[in-house]
Amino acid sequence: MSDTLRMEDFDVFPTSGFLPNKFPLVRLPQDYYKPWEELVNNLPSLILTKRIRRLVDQMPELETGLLEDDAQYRRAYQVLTFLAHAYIWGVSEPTDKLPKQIANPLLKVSEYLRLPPLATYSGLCLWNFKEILPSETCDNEGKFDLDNLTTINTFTGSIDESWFYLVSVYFEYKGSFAIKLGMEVLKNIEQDNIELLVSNLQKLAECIDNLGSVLMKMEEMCDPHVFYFRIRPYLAGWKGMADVGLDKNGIYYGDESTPRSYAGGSNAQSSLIQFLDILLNVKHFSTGERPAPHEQQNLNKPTENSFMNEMKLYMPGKHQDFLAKLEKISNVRDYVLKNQVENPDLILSYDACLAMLKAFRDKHIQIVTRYVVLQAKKSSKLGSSSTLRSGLAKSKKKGVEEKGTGGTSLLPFLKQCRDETGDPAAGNWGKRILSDGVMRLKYSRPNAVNED
Ligand code: HEM
Ligand SMILES: N[C@@H](CC(=O)c1ccccc1NC=O)C(=O)O
Repeated sequence: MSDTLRMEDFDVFPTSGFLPNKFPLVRLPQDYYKPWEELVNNLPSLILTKRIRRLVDQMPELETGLLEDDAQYRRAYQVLTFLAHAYIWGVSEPTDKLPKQIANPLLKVSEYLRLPPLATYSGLCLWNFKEILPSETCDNEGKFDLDNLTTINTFTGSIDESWFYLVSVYFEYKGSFAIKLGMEVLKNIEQDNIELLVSNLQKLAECIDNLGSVLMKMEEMCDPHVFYFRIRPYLAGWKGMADVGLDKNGIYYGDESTPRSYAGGSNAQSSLIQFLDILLNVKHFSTGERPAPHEQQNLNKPTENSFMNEMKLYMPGKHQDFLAKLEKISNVRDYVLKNQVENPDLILSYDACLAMLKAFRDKHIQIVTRYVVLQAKKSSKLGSSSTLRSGLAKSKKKGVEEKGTGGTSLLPFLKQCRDETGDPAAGNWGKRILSDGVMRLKYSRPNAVNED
């Protein structure tokens, strides 16, 4: 029942969603942590002048015992993960050993936060924003004015990199409205209030549509060339990175004798989009293994896409718990199916939510094409000279398949995710929902939502 799912118990907030409800800590207050703060706050210059590895090697190994609360643990995680990625990727030859000054405290703070010990969406986006000028009012509008936000840390010091993270911050903020509506939807079902349910599903569809517009803001201030050649190399993890010279089993943390491998940062680690998938009963399967829509709903979890499920482990612990609980109680699709005959508006409003989510994924594919696929083509023509100039690790093999930072086979994966979004449509048998969200009547054809 929805009343047992209280968002605040899981660090999910009505006014900020999966973002913290207070501004993240910009610096650890203890003088003891000055060696970390000094390096991370000068990261772009230290990378450009190729001093980062030497300075990290000279850094003392600090204890985590002085960290007092969650906000400080998050800041410590952020500092250490920025330093870790700068250390591994910030010099032309990547190294497969993370020194113990970073590895040991990083393993402790990640365990506390239930995150993997490398840069994830949490440290790069969710906890990486601050106000430019202090807002006079403390209300939400003032707080999340995108034009008054900047990032706490970046690898490159570029506006493009800040913007890249801030678009996701704004996306999460706007998503808080979708979460609130989603919780209302569950309550309406519990109270059998179909009229209110229809109205909330309609509002939810509008809200999801809005998320697509946020996504397209990326182009305003993040240049695709800068993203691909200067920023993206730092976001990579250490899983499947053998073609840039890392051990295929990952990297060694401090004195550990077996390497660890983890996927790089990705927006697939955003709890918001997985919240919407679970609420609307969208299921994802391994790439190339998508069952027919009518076969999907009764399948058990293990058959679902291992990448989207794996990415849940890259979300802060309490957010993982929130999604797991939602998974157990979400009954929107079943309720819509049960009440569809007497309430045709119910199907329309539920299907509209799916259509908008599908449209969001379509826009995302356009962005990925511009920011990764086309840039990668350019880079093979240029012989990767751009990556060389910036002193970053570059691929040692020609013609290797372009992968997402999360390690997916990018376009096939994203296209399947998009197509699967239409699969649970209750009106799948009778209507066609186009990817731009327009609905048009169609004669009874199964799977119609997925035909493009
Ligand atoms: C230049 C900008 C972006 C690029 C190049 C990009 C690229 C990618 C890639 C390659 C993936 C596949 C997973 C992986 O292997 O990493 C992915 C997943 C994803 N991205 Fe992005 N992304 C960008 C911006 C965004 C933004 C701003 C959002 C949200 C507003 C977003 C939302 C998602 C979601 C939700 C997924 C998981 C797959 C899905 O649910 O469809 N991305 N992205
Ligand atoms: N998966 C993307 C990277 C990505 O989406 C991302 C990585 C780290 C932090 C945030 C991300 N998405 C942000 O908008 C890529 O392959 O380039």
